[in-house]
Amino acid sequence: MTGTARETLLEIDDLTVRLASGAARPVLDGVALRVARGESVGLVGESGSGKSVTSRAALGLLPAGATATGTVRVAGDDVLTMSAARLRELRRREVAMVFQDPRASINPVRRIGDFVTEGLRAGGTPARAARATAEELLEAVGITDPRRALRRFPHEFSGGMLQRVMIAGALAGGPRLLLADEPTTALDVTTQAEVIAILTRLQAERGTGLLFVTHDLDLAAAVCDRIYVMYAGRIVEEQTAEGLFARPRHPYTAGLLAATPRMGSGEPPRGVPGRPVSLAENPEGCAFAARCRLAAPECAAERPALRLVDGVSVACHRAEEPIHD
Ligand SMILES: Nc1ncnc2c1ncn2[C@@H]1O[C@H](COP(=O)(O)OP(=O)(O)OP(=O)(O)O)[C@@H](O)[C@H]1O
Repeated sequence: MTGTARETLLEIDDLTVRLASGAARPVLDGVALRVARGESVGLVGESGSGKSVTSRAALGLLPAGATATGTVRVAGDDVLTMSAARLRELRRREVAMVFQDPRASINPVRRIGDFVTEGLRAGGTPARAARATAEELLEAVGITDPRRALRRFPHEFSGGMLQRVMIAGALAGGPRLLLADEPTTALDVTTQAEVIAILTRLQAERGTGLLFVTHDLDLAAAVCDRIYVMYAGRIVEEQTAEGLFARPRHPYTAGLLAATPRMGSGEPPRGVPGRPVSLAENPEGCAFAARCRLAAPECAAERPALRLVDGVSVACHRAEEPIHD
């Protein structure tokens, strides 16, 4: 689904972010991305490509000292220019995030109940009603005896159970948009599947928009309707999850697919051959050209813009060529 008829919850346009350290290239360069109500959207790419910086920008969080141009609209309002008070309200009610490592993002000395109810309480919900909502949410994420769980501390839970608590906490304020940044990377495979099942079920039931950040294309395809592929701070391809697997248009996407072992094969991931461009490099042409089997002289000379090829957005001079990876 492209979601054009549905309300757009997150609308990023021409987002360019430069780090304070003065790297050779911006960490994000002209990023555009949409998430509609009820839609699950993947953002996929190698480590360092800029996925986390993009998803955190939706909460108005930029690396310290970084400067940004472009717009990041959530429910129509630009988080880059809104007041601090509006931003706080937005983070409490409209956008929530599930982080990679639940133990690193949950206060170890506070009870689970305090964590799950804090957004509700800050929004003015009375204690008793907030507790009742928290119990329902813990039950919804599969925690048995939720009343007792509310009184327990994070160290009493396994990583997988704690990530369920994080999901409950993220959903407590009834957000319209959920950002999940590698939410299962720290978990074992079985727990990963359980947490993903819970996340996608609740997202579908509630009509929440989901931006799912991962380096794992297979996982993104299992979770998402539509996928953006990011390379060196730019979106290089966007299409439906099915379309991406059936016919990747960017050689980098094809490389990621070829490098991903099929689910259940037991093979370790191989990675795309070659080295990603660092922030100290700013190639004049396509940032992927040095790793690309299809690269032609024009690829090193001129940076390809995103364009539509058979309904697919792709930034590649050679997108019409067959890719046989
Ligand atoms: N606060 C920061 N200060 C300095 N550099 C940063 C900061 N945040 C991100 N970067 C740099 O920006 C680039 C993009 O980082 P980002 O975390 O968005 O990548 P990513 O695609 O999410 O990768 P990963 O999967 O490793 O998290 C990296 O080179 C990273 O080192």
